[in-house]
Amino acid sequence: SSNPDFEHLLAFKSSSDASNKLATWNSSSDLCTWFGVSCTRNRVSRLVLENLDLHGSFEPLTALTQLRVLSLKRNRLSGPIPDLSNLTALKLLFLSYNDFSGDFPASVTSLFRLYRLDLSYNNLSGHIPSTVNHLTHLLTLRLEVNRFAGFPESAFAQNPGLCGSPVLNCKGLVNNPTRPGFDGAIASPVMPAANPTVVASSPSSLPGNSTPNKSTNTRRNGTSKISPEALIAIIVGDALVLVFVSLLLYCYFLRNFSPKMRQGKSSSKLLESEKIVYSSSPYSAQPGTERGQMVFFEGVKRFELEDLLRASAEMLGKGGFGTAYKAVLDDGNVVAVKRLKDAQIGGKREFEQHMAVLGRLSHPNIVSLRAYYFAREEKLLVYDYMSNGSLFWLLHGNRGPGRTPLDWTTRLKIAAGAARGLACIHNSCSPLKLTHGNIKSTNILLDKTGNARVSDFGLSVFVPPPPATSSAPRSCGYRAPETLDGRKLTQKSDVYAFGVLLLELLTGKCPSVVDSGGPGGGYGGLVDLPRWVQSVVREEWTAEVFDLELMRYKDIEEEMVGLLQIAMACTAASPDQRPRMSQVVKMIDEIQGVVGSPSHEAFDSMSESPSLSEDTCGASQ
Ligand SMILES: Nc1ncnc2c1ncn2[C@@H]1O[C@H](COP(=O)(O)OP(=O)(O)OP(=O)(O)O)[C@@H](O)[C@H]1O
Repeated sequence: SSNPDFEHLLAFKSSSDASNKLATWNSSSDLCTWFGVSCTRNRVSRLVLENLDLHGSFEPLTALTQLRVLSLKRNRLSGPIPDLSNLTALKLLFLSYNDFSGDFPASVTSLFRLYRLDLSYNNLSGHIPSTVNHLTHLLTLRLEVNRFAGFPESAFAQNPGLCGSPVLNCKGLVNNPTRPGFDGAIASPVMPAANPTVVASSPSSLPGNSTPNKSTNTRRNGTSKISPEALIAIIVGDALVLVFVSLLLYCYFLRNFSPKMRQGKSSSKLLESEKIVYSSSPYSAQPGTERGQMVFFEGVKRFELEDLLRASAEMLGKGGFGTAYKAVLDDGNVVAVKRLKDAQIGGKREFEQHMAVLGRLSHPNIVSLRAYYFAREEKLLVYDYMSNGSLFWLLHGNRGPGRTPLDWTTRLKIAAGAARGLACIHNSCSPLKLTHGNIKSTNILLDKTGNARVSDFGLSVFVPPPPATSSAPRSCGYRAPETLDGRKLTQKSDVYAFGVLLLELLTGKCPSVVDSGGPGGGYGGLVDLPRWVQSVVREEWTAEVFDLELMRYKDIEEEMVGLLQIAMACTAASPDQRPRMSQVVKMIDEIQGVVGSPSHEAFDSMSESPSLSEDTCGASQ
């Protein structure tokens, strides 16, 4: 065969497959059809050979330079792990449950694309090299049940709850120090700063930042008895937290959920009576008040204020700046009208100048401002009406039976469109450095072709920055840490908000209310989405991060992890570390390139192992 991988696969078969489990591996058929082999552009990109009684070394496989996934778990492979430095495309490597011996394979640490590495249940020994830290994409590292050693005492320093080898033995503990797990506790060299927290599967149940070690250790050691007073205090405390959380959630949903419910289109189960349809206009135009002027931007069919006043208006929802209506004009034209109410607008000239900037923006991924009306008593903004609702509705509306899940391809398409829209806002008026200021899922709307469009841009200038202590639900979960003290919104704070939006798309969870600001501040029992995701990922529970709705789709783990990495970069604590939106667009495009390609590598969805879900995840995208 002309395939350069051919001879290496056959060499591996002849050296390691004594029981002929790889019977389909023969020269009469295309190697891309062989058992366990998948190809991309006619090169082996994925090799999953699990539980096949393979033995010896897998040295010949290290020449498969296009491999992205290699799983050889549950075989009898032995000897030192061969040099893997040629496998530079490798992203997932599973070698667990074999008989490998010798040192930690140092060559692995040059595989910079790697995000899962499982060497558990082998006979490896020696030190774990600190170069593991070079694997910046690594999300999972499993080394348990080997014979690794060599953590210095300093690696465990200042953790009063840790005792046993290599730190001092525990005083006064009744536990049997010989029980498994008591000594030789393994600290992760990958995340030296990580607290060994117990990670919950839901953001609301994540333990607070300040005391995770103490609580878990107390529980594990089982030695401390809780006094009745402490018990009462805990119960009362829990009840108070519960009441507080319920209140917050109640306020949040009262304000944010109900308007969106009204917005869901055909899928909406709303009663007609719930729609607020005005026979007369909601906008004030009392005779005698000052007459303003409708100002139109290019390419819009003009109409008069009277036309707007005559139009039937349906309330879409109340936002931070006022109320939005859908207005159907007499000629059938449909527009969205935003009535600025609580906005702090300076003079007319200033307003007009700002509107002129916003009105110039035109892009397939933004909701264009078509016109505005300015009078002393009334300020209206007229936008294109987006008939397919908002991302908020698609993600969170109508959860439960009968809901149509938002599939992965659509989520990725929305992410890409929204990124493009935001990049356009950031880049099109370069000297002005325009910011959106209010990126969130209710402001990502879907047009009639299903394209994502960013709405509501540039209005944050009319709203004073919320005070540091504010927990106003307006955009709370999306607010970058540096803006919590009331500092100015910037393009980098938009990038942060966009990162939260990506996490919302990936997790299906609503960004929660952050209850206290400031670096190192407590979170009062509620944890924000970036923080929750970071802690779950750090603790190797990556699969738990993703929206359960996405479990049904096959072959998407790589894209999801890719988007997760972008989201985490966008939500970096320091604004300087966040990418620019133009870079984000490119990164998402790269992921989409994988999705769109017909040779898209087939590897399975959410499981840690690439083979686990092959049969169970039958649904396609
Ligand atoms: N052009 C539009 N077409 C269709 N629906 C829209 C349009 N603009 C806004 N909406 C919807 O109207 C509702 C209210 O929007 P509005 O922008 O006033 O508030 P918000 O997005 O909830 O909060 P904020 O004012 O902080 O942006 C939202 O559900 C939004 O998705």
